[in-house]
Amino acid sequence: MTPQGPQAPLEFGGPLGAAALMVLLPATMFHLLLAARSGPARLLGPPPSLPALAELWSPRALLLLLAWLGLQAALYLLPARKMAKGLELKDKSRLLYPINGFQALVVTALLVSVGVSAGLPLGALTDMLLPLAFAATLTAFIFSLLLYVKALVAPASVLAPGGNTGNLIYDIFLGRELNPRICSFDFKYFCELRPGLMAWVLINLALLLREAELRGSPSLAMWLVNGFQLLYVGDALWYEEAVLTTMDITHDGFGFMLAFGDLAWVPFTYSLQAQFLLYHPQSLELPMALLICLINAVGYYIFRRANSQKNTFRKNPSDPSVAGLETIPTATGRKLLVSGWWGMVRHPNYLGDLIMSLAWSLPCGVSHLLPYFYILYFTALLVHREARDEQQCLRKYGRAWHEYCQRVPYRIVPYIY
Ligand SMILES: NC(=O)C1=CN([C@@H]2O[C@H](COP(=O)(O)OP(=O)(O)OC[C@H]3O[C@@H](n4cnc5c(N)ncnc54)[C@H](OP(=O)(O)O)[C@@H]3O)[C@@H](O)[C@H]2O)C=CC1
Ligand SMILES: CC(C)=CCC[C@@H](C)[C@H]1CC=C2C3=C(CC[C@@]21C)[C@@]1(C)CC[C@H](O)C(C)(C)[C@@H]1CC3
Repeated sequence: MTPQGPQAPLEFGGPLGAAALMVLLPATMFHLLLAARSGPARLLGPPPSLPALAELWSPRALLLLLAWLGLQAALYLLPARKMAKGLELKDKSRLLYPINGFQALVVTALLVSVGVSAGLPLGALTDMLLPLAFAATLTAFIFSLLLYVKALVAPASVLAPGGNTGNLIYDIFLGRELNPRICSFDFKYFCELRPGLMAWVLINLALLLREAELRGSPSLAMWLVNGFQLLYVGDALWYEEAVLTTMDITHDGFGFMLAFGDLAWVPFTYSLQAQFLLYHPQSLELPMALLICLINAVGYYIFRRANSQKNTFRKNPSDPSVAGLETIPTATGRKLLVSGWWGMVRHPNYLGDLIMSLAWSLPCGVSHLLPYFYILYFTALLVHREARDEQQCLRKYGRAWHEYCQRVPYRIVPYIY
């Protein structure tokens, strides 16, 4: 038992798994950054060559990162068009969250455009990726330690269901507090959607500009990768409120996993395809480019429609767009959709996301496995995430969940998985 009730089962392989991930995740990120710029660009196999500490540590990179975090924090604090309520907490209260992420993206884009037209050498950012990734990793480690210490003096009612086992490493990894805040500034919500996601598209843009400097103009493949991923980030910020019902916000504590994931992993590994293209240019014919656009559009359509259908249903089950759908009642008073997108598979939104991830790698050709790292990682992440969500839904809905699983037997891919 923990002060706030029964302890959730250990996840991620317990303390040993958490310790291994705290080493392996940063190591994988650095391996990918180095492999992308190396000649053979091998996903597997020994690292191309280990960087010297001087290549990793740069006070300038740390300052740049802190300035970026400061800018995004300032934009978060600007007046928001709406304050959204999160889901009900254990003490029956609901936290308020500013909905101004898209506004922050637009202001950031304007600032970057003004900077670039005034001669800011954004392309030079591509030479700083290693020290920036190092600074972000260091920041994530220090941040998760501070969050752990902050939680030591927090009341039991604000602690997350996992992450409070008494094992130092496991608790730092998973995070002890569910929604760590200072006044109304919510660290987890801020990190999940802003500095990392926007840094990802900024790095992509820097790679595109550098390619234009080197080769006269950006390649079609680079345009596609930039366009697809900008659409994905823009969508996340446009539908910002939907993140409030994801398991990261409602269930997981804020510890190393999310701090590192949001601040380092997302910007530096999700931009891998654009990094690869800068060092390994690919020619792409128009018909193939159109086919890839079609794949991305199909994936995006499924992802967006499925997410919107569930969000609309959760917010207002009598909304005309979802009122006609078939449902299963549960003991909690909530219902589960059993027709429409959620009657096709149990995670149609994951299916759409996976299809998009294929479209993000195809512009890199088929000569290397490296740009396909994202699909491999993402498949593993979503399969694991689906299993975690399944356990949580079983605890929440019991027999109703069993009935849903019987009526909708496939998890992510119809007739396959
Ligand atoms: N790019 C990336 O790195 C990542 C992207 N994602 C994306 O984030 C999005 C959100 O994913 P995630 O938070 O994992 O999960 P989901 O958005 O799929 O949410 C799962 C929750 O939805 C509710 N639910 C499940 N089935 C039904 C049903 N039949 N009817 C009504 N409600 C149902 C349950 O919560 P309740 O009943 O309590 O409402 C369940 O816990 C996805 O599109 C995913 O692809 C996720 C992780 C990483
Ligand atoms: C390997 C590692 C460090 C794992 C940590 C996982 C995180 C990288 C991801 C967990 C859930 C995420 C989500 C998004 C980004 C990746 C992380 C943080 C997300 C913000 C991407 C954009 C989507 O539209 C989304 C808002 C639905 C999504 C939410 C979950």
